[in-house]
Amino acid sequence: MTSLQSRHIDNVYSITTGAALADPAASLVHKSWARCVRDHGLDPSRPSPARILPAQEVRAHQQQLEHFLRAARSGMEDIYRRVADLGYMVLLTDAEGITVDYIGNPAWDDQLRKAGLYLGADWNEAHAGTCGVGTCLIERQPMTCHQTEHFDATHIALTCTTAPLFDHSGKLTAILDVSALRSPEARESQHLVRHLVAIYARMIEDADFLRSFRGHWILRLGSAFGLVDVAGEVMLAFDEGGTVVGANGGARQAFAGRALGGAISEWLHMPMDAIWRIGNGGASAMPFAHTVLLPGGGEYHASLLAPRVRRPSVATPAAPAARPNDRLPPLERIAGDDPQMQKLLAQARRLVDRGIHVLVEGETGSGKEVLARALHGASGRAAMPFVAVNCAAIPDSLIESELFGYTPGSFTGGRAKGMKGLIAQADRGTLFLDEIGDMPMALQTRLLRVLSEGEVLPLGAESPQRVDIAVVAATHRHLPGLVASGRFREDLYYRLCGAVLKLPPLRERGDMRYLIEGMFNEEAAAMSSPVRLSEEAMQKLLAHDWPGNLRELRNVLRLALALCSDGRVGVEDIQLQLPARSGHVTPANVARVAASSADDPDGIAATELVELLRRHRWHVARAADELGLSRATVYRHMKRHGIAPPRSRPLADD
Ligand SMILES: Nc1ncnc2c1ncn2[C@@H]1O[C@H](COP(=O)(O)OP(=O)(O)OP(=O)(O)O)[C@@H](O)[C@H]1O
Repeated sequence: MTSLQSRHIDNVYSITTGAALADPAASLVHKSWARCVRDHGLDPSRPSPARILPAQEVRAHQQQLEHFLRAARSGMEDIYRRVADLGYMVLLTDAEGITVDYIGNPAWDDQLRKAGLYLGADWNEAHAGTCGVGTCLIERQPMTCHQTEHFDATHIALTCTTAPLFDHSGKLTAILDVSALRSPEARESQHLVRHLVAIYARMIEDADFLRSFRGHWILRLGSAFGLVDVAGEVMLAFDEGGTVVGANGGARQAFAGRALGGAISEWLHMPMDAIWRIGNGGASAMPFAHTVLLPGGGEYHASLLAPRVRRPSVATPAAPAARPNDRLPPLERIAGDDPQMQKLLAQARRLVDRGIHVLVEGETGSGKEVLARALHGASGRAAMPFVAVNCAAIPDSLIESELFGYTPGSFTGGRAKGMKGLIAQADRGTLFLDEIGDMPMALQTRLLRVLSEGEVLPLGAESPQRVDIAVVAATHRHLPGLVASGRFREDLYYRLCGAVLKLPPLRERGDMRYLIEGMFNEEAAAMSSPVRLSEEAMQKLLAHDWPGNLRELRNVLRLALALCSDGRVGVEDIQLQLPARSGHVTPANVARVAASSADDPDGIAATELVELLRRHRWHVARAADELGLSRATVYRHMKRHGIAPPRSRPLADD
């Protein structure tokens, strides 16, 4: 034993037997010395060597922390790179004080092992006495145990700086330790290491938090604007319904005493709509746009991280963009803070994945298909097909084969190989039956069978095929009226309307600014033009007395983008009162039709319509968009003129 060690033992004796320990203001170290003698029965005169667990036991401890270890390892490697040259090594223990990972200079392996700065070393205070790890486990705060602050004389050459690591539920999970075999005598020499350890401890916790909630939305709040995306100190994870499911250490501190589970809007005293808007570009994209005041005081910059576990993309082609912000969840993105829409969306969220068929009602162009796609996108079926069928579109003679498909040779004029019907194509996904009121009676009976039995029988087939579909039907007609007049089967009506979602017309919506901003951004992005909508133009759009149709709004914005110059849409570019449509539309004459709300098919000649449809490769919705008409109107017009697509190019409804 060295003379230094003997002096240390005397000192520990004098402190642990003296009155100093009764002092409530005794230092962490002296309190720990007292625990070592009183509670752990350790004797300072009998130093005990480092205890290293056998590999098998270490493995068992590591397994308990498997996911956490991965995040911690990156942090440990990074911190080691910074301190290795100064003679430090890095160690991680679990909540029992067992070393489950370590990085040190291999050249000092023997010495490190002897000192216990090694994999498997037990640093619990009950065994090792006062030390960085063991005492930190009890005190649950960052600390340095420098040289003779250690209880056991074996360790008095070491300096150990530690910080506790808590998992996302606030449970103490591990201790991060940066230690050195030798160091300057002055305790202040560890000041910088202490800062580093605290910073890395937080980074590891945050990495674990982000990993644990990678399937959720995460709101990050930070005091440093510009760093909030990467280093926001307060993080709240929440689900698509806005319920808080996780809070990191910073958030647990900022919202002390608040239990998980409430609505994030209540946590922040902010409407949900405003929280979703934070996703609209993040703090770095919108300087000073998003600041949040926390209940306990303090103004924070905010950014919103979208879930990183993404579902595979939908198998069908995307709808004409209808997403004000594609970082938002599918249902949230379709409306701003309009009370009617928020109520509808709350209802819609409850319907998702419940096996309930949904009927969407709403005027032409009120966004029925957009809502149907959002229901699909928010569901567990999102990775499977969304098949849209416009029942008014398909000639009566074709609708049966289109919907149910047919076997080879069963259908005169059919394809030699037969055809998979649209219902079968929607298997495991969503079938959107638009204009359901126009479905012929005979087919209503067959559809009813599909819905009640979950089977589809293609034309000419002998045995039915099982299908698992969610059905969203839509209509702008009054179905109960059709039922009353005998034109729609009552049983099918009840089967389809497991729930009814009624979309308000545009004129009743209170979230016009949100819709305009969203649509404008989509249209500008589609033109790849970095154009800005001036506030005067916005005011003109807001003041306009819109009828029921979102399609008209889109056309006005599209026209404004075509007309504007200097990267700015001004008030003069907003053309609201325009002559009635005639003929097809080109960018040059789009003004003539942009704001037409007269869904009157009589103005289009058959040849013009065919030309327009060809130009759009038989995408009826796109042709309808260009004309500023509803798809139903275009379909009816096609029917009236007997226009059908070439067989090689089936009708596309999106
Ligand atoms: N929430 C929304 N945000 C942005 N654009 C929207 C929204 N809802 C609808 N739109 C746009 O409005 C237009 C009409 O939408 P959609 O086709 O869903 O309406 P619809 O009610 O199904 O129409 P129709 O009655 O003609 O079948 C489309 O251009 C769509 O992109």
